[in-house]
Amino acid sequence: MTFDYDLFVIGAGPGGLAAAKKAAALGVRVAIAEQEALGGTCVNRGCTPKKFIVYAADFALQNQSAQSYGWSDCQWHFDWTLFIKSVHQKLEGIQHSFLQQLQKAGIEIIHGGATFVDAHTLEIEGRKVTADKILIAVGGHPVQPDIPGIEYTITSREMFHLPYLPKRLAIIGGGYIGVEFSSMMNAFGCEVTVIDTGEMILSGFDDDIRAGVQEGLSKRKIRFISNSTAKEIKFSDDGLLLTTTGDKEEIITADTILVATGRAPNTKNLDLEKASVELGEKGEIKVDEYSRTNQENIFAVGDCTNRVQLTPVAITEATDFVNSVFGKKPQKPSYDFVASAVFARPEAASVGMSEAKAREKFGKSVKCYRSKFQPLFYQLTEQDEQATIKLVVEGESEKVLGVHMVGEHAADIIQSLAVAIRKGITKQDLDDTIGIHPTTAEEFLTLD
Ligand SMILES: Cc1cc2nc3c(=O)[nH]c(=O)nc-3n(C[C@H](O)[C@H](O)[C@H](O)COP(=O)(O)OP(=O)(O)OC[C@H]3O[C@@H](n4cnc5c(N)ncnc54)[C@H](O)[C@@H]3O)c2cc1C
Ligand SMILES: NC(=O)c1ccc[n+]([C@@H]2O[C@H](COP(=O)([O-])OP(=O)(O)OC[C@H]3O[C@@H](n4cnc5c(N)ncnc54)[C@H](O)[C@@H]3O)[C@@H](O)[C@H]2O)c1
Repeated sequence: MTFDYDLFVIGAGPGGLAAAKKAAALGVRVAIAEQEALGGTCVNRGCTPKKFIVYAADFALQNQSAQSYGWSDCQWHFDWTLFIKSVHQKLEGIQHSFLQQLQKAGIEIIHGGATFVDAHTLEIEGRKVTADKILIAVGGHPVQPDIPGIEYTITSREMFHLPYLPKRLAIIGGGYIGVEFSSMMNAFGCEVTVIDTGEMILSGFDDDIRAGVQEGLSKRKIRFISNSTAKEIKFSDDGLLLTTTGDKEEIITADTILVATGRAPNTKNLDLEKASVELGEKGEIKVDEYSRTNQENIFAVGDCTNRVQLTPVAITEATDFVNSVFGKKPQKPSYDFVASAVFARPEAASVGMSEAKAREKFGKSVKCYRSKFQPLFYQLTEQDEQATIKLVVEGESEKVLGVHMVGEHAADIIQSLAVAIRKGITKQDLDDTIGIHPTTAEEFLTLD
């Protein structure tokens, strides 16, 4: 049977784009469907605009320390509307460069939502196309709790289109998104309250890291309500009234309420049953370690498979899929040492096992080294900002299982350490390494 394409990719986020470009480079005839903007969640309503806002918020924090460094009173005015307009202009530029890259690679771009007709046929805006292999890379969307008044809330998607900065922001969910936005919005002067069902924010991270970030943000007057959730939301003349339930039962008044309670796969509107593709309990596409679905010609990567919802993971899954299927070089991602960061202030980053996970696996042979200190930058200021670093090691050889940090440049420092940890270094290897002085990173080399 002949097909219109060798590979059809559904979704032009980081996963879909990486697969399409890599496959085209190998001479595969590729088409890609995208129903919104090229770049997906990461570029248009995730990592990229988020990081621009983090940078904007950093000016406000730097301003607080400037006087301690000899600057006279710095009177700045922040114009959110102007700023967010220039962010969106930049994003349009990035979308345009993706368009050019795809065109140059000979990849056909079809605008619209794709649905399955059968295992080899898709329909996009009334047009039917056939493909030998199909890759589903449709990403995810925010989930929202089913409570009265949820229609008054917004998600991270709308945070990038706020017409003005709210004075009072309530955030339901203290995971990556809730914590990052709490930090940015607080720096801009918003009064922020975070409500989470957990005892502490950032579930899944090492407890010292969770405590370090929560302590740092609390010092900046962000309020955390733990072991609690939102029961209902009402509209009033004074703002939105959010009633909490759990450890704390109270009414919080807010101008904006952000819901950041996790994300679910975009698998509802694909007509997957027509291709008999199996889904898991959370609506995720079930795949094996090579990203194969139960249909031999259909594959899935990225957030829609609900493995690890991070851009570099989606890209790795996509390139491994192309190498395995078209490069004839079977390759599968390893999820053991996926580094990740929370771009709050203080910033947090981790790679490898948390202390709790390590103790679960190796019991008493696990040892931890930690240090909490005031970084040099803050020693000249009034701010009581602390950094935390932690090593989780195992056995006589003290093999490093995990590295965790809260503090400036945590993401960059942990990214570099991730290479070494993956290679199986020991604590002695860190001790034997000569540091760069004066830095925060050198503290990892002198722990005892
Ligand atoms: C606020 C926020 C901040 C984030 N920050 C970070 C960060 O700092 N670092 C990090 O690593 N990760 C971050 N992430 C996560 C990251 O964005 C995702 O893990 C990543 O985008 C997943 O890539 P993907 O290709 O699987 O899906 P997506 O990027 O979601 O792309 C899927 C694409 O498929 C399209 N699509 C869906 N259905 C169809 C259809 N039927 N037909 C055609 N097209 C379709 C969608 O429109 C979308 O463009 C963040 C996420 C959010 C929400
Ligand atoms: N810096 C980054 O790499 C980055 C940034 C943003 C998002 N992301 C990705 O996007 C994913 C989704 O982010 P997210 O923050 O929405 O999810 P998350 O899973 O990180 O956090 C959700 C939080 O909401 C809490 N929660 C769940 N239901 C609740 C309820 N009803 N009431 C109160 N709290 C509730 C949970 O306890 C948890 O702390 C992340 O898991 C991550 O993979 C990554």
